[in-house]
Amino acid sequence: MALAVRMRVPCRALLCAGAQLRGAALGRPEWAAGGGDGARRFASLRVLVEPGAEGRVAVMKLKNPPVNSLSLDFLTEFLISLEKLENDKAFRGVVITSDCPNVFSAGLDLREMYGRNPGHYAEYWKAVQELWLRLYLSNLVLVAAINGSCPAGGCLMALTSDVRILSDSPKSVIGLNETLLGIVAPFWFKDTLVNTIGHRASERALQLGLLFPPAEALQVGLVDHVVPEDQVQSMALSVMAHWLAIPDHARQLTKAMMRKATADRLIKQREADIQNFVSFISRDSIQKSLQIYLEKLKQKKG
Ligand SMILES: CC/C=C\CCC/C=C/C(=O)SCCNC(=O)CCNC(=O)[C@H](O)C(C)(C)COP(=O)(O)OP(=O)(O)OC[C@H]1O[C@@H](n2cnc3c(N)ncnc32)[C@H](O)[C@@H]1OP(=O)(O)O
Repeated sequence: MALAVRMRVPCRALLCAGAQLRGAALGRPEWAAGGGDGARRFASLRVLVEPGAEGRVAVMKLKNPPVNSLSLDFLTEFLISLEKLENDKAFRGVVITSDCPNVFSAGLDLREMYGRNPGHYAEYWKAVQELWLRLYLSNLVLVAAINGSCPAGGCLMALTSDVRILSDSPKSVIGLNETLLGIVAPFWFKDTLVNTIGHRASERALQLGLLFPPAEALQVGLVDHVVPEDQVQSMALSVMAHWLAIPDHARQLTKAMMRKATADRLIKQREADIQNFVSFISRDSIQKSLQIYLEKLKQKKG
């Protein structure tokens, strides 16, 4: 049975990502309702959704080991879970966190951007755009409980949240480090960063590909709170309670007012942005840079 049918909701995310044909590749995720919380606890292969507090908050745990890289399959499952939560009027807020030790997310999956064909790059990039748009414009209160390393696409995900809590650990570095890979953060990654930490700090952070340790991330405004590792989720839930004290309609309209212009910049040129990505990532020089970076990651282990 097709996943979208199983969910009984029109799943624009799947259709937009062109992923409706890829159901088999998802490993037949089961949206298993279970436990005393009824239908509000569900899981796919790579995303766990658990009740957070008072039935109004869900905790989404990224579970794509070893490093929660944002593969196409992961993005597809994440978008389905998010849509399911958006469609359930009981939920007002979502805490996004990682189920993988020491890593929130290693960012975009380099294997989706290396050694593939232009059609694959286009499909992948469309899904990445969809992730950003869905999160950035979400009506839900989103709190990122960043319990580990958070580079590049991982940082982008965190930046779409309304609040960021970072664990106080040497492994918990965060930033848009694309230049270190020899690639360039697209304009909408940049816009999201500028909206968070301002122009000058973004200029420096982006050019140098800075990965900020917790104290510096807090100082520059990239995260809102730094707490001991074992308090990240409880802090996220307590911050969530504060945000949920505001009437939804007023908060949602205000959020849209603050974010719409930034999102519209991408919406108006999605196709051109995809073509730009495909031609950039297909260049021999860029493929070489990615190959070298992947080899470095492998050598680090050996
Ligand atoms: C026009 C616009 C053009 C382009 C825009 C593109 C924008 C790109 C955005 C991105 O997000 S690019 C990805 C950037 N990510 C990184 O730089 C992080 C790389 N990873 C790490 O630094 C580390 O893995 C870590 C996250 C700090 C975790 O370290 P740890 O020691 O715990 O794990 P290890 O390094 O041994 O990795 C385990 C395993 O996972 C593979 N891996 C790591 N990151 C990625 C990734 N992003 N994509 C795919 N695979 C990844 C790594 O190679 C190891 O694989 P192995 O077990 O097979 O060796």
